[in-house]
Amino acid sequence: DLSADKSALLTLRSAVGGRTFLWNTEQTTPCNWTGVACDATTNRVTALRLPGFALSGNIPEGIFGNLTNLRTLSLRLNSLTGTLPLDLSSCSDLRRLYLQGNRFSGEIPPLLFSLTNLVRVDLGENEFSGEISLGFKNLTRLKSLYLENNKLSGSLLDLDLGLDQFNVSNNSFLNGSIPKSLQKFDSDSFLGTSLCGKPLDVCSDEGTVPSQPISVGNIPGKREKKKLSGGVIAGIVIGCVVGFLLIVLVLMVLFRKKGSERTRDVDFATFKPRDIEVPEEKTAVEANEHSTVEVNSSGTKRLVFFGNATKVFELEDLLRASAEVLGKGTFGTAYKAVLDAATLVAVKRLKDVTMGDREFKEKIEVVGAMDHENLVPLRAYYYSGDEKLLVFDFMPMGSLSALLHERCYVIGNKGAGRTPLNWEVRARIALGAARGLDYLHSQDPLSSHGNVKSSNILLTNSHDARVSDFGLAQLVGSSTTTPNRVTGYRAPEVTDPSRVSQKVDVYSFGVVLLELLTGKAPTNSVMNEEGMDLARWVHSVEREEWRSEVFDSELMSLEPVGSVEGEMVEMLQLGIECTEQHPDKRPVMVEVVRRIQELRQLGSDRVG
Ligand SMILES: Nc1ncnc2c1ncn2[C@@H]1O[C@H](COP(=O)(O)OP(=O)(O)OP(=O)(O)O)[C@@H](O)[C@H]1O
Repeated sequence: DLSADKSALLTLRSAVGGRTFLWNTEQTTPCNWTGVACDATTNRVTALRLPGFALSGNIPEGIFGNLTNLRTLSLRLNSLTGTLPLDLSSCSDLRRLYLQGNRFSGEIPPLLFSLTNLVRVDLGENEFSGEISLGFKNLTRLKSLYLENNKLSGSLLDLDLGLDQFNVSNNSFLNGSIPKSLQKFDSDSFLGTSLCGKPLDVCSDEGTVPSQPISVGNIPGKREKKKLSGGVIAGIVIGCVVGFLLIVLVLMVLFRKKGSERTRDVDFATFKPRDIEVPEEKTAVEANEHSTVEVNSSGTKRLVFFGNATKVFELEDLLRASAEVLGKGTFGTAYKAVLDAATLVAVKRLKDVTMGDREFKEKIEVVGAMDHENLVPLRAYYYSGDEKLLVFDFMPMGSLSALLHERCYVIGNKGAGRTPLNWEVRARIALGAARGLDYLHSQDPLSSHGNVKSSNILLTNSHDARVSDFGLAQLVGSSTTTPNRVTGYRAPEVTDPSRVSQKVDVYSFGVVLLELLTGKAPTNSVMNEEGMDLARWVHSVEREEWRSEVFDSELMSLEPVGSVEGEMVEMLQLGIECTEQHPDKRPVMVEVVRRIQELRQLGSDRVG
């Protein structure tokens, strides 16, 4: 039971506890401890993840014999030594075992072969020796097997498992030919060994074993394990210390800059470029429906309002308004500007716009013409040689990303803490954002957003979702680096970030759905035991484990058990389909909207 789990964890801590291994043992349940996850129904520990916690020494017997409901065990990147405890064989539910980056030694323990539910096994970067046993054949569900950077020897037997991932590189005493079932993997999986045959070079004499192991040093880019002299080690240590100090210094300077930028209220006028022409005379403005209104008197460049503008003001008013930096994005910096008590706007100061006046105007008018309740309306723009500003409605509740991931998110009063998001709110946000995107996609088969992510889904006071930043990717130069798109939202087929499509949007939206359901940011590193992003991680978890492994524990704790789980399962299924590797397998946005509506309907029917 849970108390046995707790005492097992405490035994583990006292045996291998490292510096940062801090658990608050006063809490009666271990389920909230760092790295520990429990199943809400069985109330047992199902996951233990302590990557890089400076754990050291041998794991004694008598721990895993109690943690019998464990499904995920990650002790990677520690300094654990010795062999694996035999009672690990009691964890017959174990799916994922991540022990890479330790100093475990001895043969790969046969106890592993009794854990027939294992799907991922990573024993890389240890000191395991001996042969790779045929016992792996028992693990019929195994999809990943990582054994690189060990001291394994002998030949590779034809395990003939349906593996998706496999790596035995840098085991210099592995030899013989690569069996057929493993030939589908890249040569990277076998480098630094004495293996031969596809995908490496053909065996010189099929069936015979090359007499000399290939030196790891001959393989470019591969880690070499070679003895170094004292002088070289001293040089490396001094170099590392100096390098580390330099990095700390640079980070301190950067953080100072960033911190002051974010917290200080800035006078909007401070970013006024020298050459913005502010006209002497203000011109009365009227907003026409469906057409842009040039606020233009004497040919001087002015703020240009769109037909949807509810309130019109001058550039001068904007520049005089008190302003605050909201954040820096891909396309420039966003500011909140307070024109008067009733007029709050978000101003985006674009960088890297290289296109001329006319082209910019044409493209921005398309953005300004978009009109849907789930889009953040663009109200006006300013274009001059050096300055490009976009004026949007200010969204008081900030972004979905902040709401989900910023623990001390402030709503109204500072320090109020983050408001937990229940399923009703999350599902409504999903539907609203999907409708906004569907509207964009319905304009033209080629129209797409290009930068869908949770920081671009903003919220009104009543938690209605509005998609922002649409059409901006087309305004800035393709040379612009788009760091946000490489952090888990980018579809696998996208090699050039400026090439966007509706299917790419669907993928990114799918990641947002997974984010809403898991509460995890796509870049969350704790779950990335294999460097998997959020989408790949969710795809790797079997359906029967969604409840204990995937769904946000905050969500589960807010909802009466079972009441909305059906909806959550359907939504997760949709998120998985949207994030299919192959674009053709993903649904189109109109279908996504329909599916969310349906699952909400089904949910309310069930409750009602
Ligand atoms: N209209 C708005 N109302 C309120 N907050 C906004 C508005 N537009 C942007 N923000 C906030 O300002 C910050 C910066 O936004 P910006 O769109 O410039 O960058 P981003 O969303 O982080 O990245 P990207 O430029 O790739 O979209 C974000 O936290 C965003 O939530």
